Amino acid sequence: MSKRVAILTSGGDAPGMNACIRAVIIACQKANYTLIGYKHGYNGLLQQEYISLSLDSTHNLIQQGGTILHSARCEEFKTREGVFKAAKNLDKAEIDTLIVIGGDGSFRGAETLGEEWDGQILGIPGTIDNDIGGTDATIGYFTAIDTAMSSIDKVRDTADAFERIFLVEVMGRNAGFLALNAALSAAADYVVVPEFFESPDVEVTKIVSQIKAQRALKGPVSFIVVVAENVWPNGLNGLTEALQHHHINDVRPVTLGHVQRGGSPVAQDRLLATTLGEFAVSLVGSDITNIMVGEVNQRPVTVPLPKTWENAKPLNVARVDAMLTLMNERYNNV
Ligand SMILES: Nc1ncnc2c1ncn2[C@@H]1O[C@H](COP(=O)(O)OP(=O)(O)OP(=O)(O)O)[C@@H](O)[C@H]1O
Ligand SMILES: O=P(O)(O)OC[C@H]1O[C@](O)(CO)[C@@H](O)[C@@H]1O
Repeated sequence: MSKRVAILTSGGDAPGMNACIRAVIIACQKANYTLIGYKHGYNGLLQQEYISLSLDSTHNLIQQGGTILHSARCEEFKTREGVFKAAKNLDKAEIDTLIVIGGDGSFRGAETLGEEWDGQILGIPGTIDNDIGGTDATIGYFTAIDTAMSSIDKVRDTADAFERIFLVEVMGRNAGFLALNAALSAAADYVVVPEFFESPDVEVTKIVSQIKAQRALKGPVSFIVVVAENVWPNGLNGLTEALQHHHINDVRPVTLGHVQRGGSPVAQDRLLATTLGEFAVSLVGSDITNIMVGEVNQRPVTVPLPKTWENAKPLNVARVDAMLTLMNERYNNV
């Protein structure tokens, strides 16, 4: 039966969102569904700002970063009135199924919308943070690791040249996935992640002891500390000052910032985006609603929306072990 499907991208954009939109367009066309795209996240839903999406939009789309639908954070949608208005607008546009590509905030919004609107709601995880439960990875995460890794590689060149200490802040909101995996893949010397952060005093003591032990063994060599955002009080400036209190002075802070959200998606993100986009459309018209589609052990899964944020997703245990041995506890007992 013919259906009217709508799609939007919400929250921080992530490389691979376009690849997902492309898959949804093609799968809808094949199923003979009409597809519209709301622009600027939930704002488009409130302002009735939408475009029709057809095969014309798919050419060269898979490799583009950002999102052709644009994204936004929308305060009005956090209010009851906003959600009522969105539900009314979806009915006016005669939408059967709404697909939301975004992070946990976008899914909280989608869940609230599901309390007011009878249509089908399907979430697709799109965020560089990977902080969403029920799926091994989120669209954009792999590209962001790659971007952070190659940036740290470059920092290392100048760090080595001057035998300096560099602090590199990476994104991740309140989760350490990006920081841990960027640090491991770039062979950083230490990583500060929220999951293992006790206090600035405890952490700085550990960092200083690693720097001193490394220098006792190898002489004055570079040392790179990757720091997840929102962990250290007052960020990299706070950590620089804390190191100065321990007489470690030749320190340079580098914040990678929004560069981590950009760029052409790597293959893993394109594959995840394409698979999840196709899988979401395969559920259109079924009884399954208010869920996120995800991937666990390379198999598609459906996850009730609240399960995506209720429990914090743990870091991969083997990666944490590697972190301790190769980075944070590298010089303990040496
Ligand atoms: N509790 C909530 N109730 C209703 N809507 C919400 C809620 N939380 C977030 N939203 C909506 O979802 C939008 C996106 O949320 P948020 O800014 O947290 O990003 P996100 O989807 O978590 O993505 P990312 O973490 O990658 O930036 C918000 O601007 C708001 O419109
Ligand atoms: O683009 P904004 O609104 O500054 O948001 C930045 C945040 O968005 C993300 O890039 C994605 O959630 C986070 O890593 C970061 O904390």
